[in-house]
Amino acid sequence: MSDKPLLQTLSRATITPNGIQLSVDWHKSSQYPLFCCSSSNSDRSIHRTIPYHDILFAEELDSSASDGDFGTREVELTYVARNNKLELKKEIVIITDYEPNLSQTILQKAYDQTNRTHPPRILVLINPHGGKGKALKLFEDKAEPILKAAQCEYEVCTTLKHQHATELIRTRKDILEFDTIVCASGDGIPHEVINGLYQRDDRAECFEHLAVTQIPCGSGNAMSLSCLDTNDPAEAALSVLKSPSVRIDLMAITQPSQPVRLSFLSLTYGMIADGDIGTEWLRFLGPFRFEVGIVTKLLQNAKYPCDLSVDFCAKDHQLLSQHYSDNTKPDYSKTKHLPITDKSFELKSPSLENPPPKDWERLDSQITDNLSIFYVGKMPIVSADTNFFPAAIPDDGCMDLVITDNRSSVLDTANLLLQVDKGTHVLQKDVIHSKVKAFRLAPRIPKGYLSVDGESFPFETTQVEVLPTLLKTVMKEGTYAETGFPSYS
Ligand SMILES: Nc1ncnc2c1ncn2[C@@H]1O[C@H](COP(=O)(O)OP(=O)(O)OP(=O)(O)O)[C@@H](O)[C@H]1O
Repeated sequence: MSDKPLLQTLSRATITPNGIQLSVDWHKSSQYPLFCCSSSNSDRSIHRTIPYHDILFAEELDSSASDGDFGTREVELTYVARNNKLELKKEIVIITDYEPNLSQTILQKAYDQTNRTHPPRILVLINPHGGKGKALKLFEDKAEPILKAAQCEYEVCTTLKHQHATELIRTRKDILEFDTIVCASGDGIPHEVINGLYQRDDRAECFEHLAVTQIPCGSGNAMSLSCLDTNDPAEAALSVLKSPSVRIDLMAITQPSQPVRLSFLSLTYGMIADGDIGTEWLRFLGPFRFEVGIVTKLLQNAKYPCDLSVDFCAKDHQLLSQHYSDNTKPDYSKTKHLPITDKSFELKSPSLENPPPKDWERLDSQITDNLSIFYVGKMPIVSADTNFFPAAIPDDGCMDLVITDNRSSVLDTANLLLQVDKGTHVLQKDVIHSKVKAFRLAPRIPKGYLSVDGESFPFETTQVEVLPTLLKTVMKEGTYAETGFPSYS
């Protein structure tokens, strides 16, 4: 995308509730076939509307009357147009209006969903290694022109090594000068950013004020797919500027050898972790690596014994359906939450030296001796075309848990995995699909993989609980991407 928007013809315009309506002399306009939004109501002019959602910037050029009318002003509009892909456009329009601060009024309407009158001040972290080395180019070509066109204040930092994003965010003194941290990366960088914020002395203030979001430039872009409903960096950049912020739950992970770490997406043990982290050596296969890993484990009928204690919130399919309908909302940005304080970080579960609480349920050994998939998540879409947690809710204080064991036939498990794009795998009768508040997982095999937000974690006893509404992020339309949770009827 060029960051020099195309300048359009001078048109007369009016402010309407939905956008700026332009009247264009049709015989002078070469744009007619492309832009006509409403039919002509005169012989000479046609109307089209630039929706406020597409306007990035508005600036008054000349407040003196351009054609002798009192209150007639020239305003330069910068906006995006959709023509297969997003394109930047600039247009000078003549507006007759008595509003004293016309461009400010237009900008207010353009950003009204965000509760700001200006684009956010952004810190961009780019992982040049992400997305097989394409992240920097994707950001510069597709996302940055949109930030520039919106006259957005932003600063770009590049990560130089694993964990660098955590270090940058933990040590940055002026972090509260920004409104939003944008990760131009896969899911690894938001994971590191959230943990960098968590390690700060002023973490309560940081989590209260700063939003963390993603422009999808990696191989796994779950945050953008789930929250911004796109895998396209240009669309995501537009959404980052235009969408409301929403508070979401995080997961706190306790392990014997580690300080507590936070996760925004998922934790997996068993076949999926093996297929992901356990196939790093197959990177040369590109995106097929994961499928090859899973099919191999499936054919081996692999099992991953463990001990598992769970604090269930809605255990069976019926209770889960009820929980889902009681807790889903059309727009989570409207929900009022308590402010984040030091208490928001307090863990409720016992330390690992103590046994799990008596009211947690120890899962039947028939399941845990034969476990094949153990996957918990907080966002619905874990990678492109994988709607693994179709019932995920941003702020229900629960994780979604999916468990299968290898007593199901290979065909049944294969059939289940073939349904993850639609999210109907959770309807299978052999699948445990529950809402849980906390759990403790102790692998009973000496070696294996534990994956958190796609990153490898130490293979040891792991206890997880939800920290409600800790993270501010950005969500298109204030909700997760439409995943269409298939209800259990
Ligand atoms: N400059 C760098 N060189 C190497 N690794 C880096 C660099 N910067 C960040 N990383 C690491 O790259 C890993 C993957 O990052 P990210 O999730 O953004 O990309 P991805 O392409 O989706 O991931 P993956 O490589 O797992 O497919 C993270 O663990 C991160 O710490």
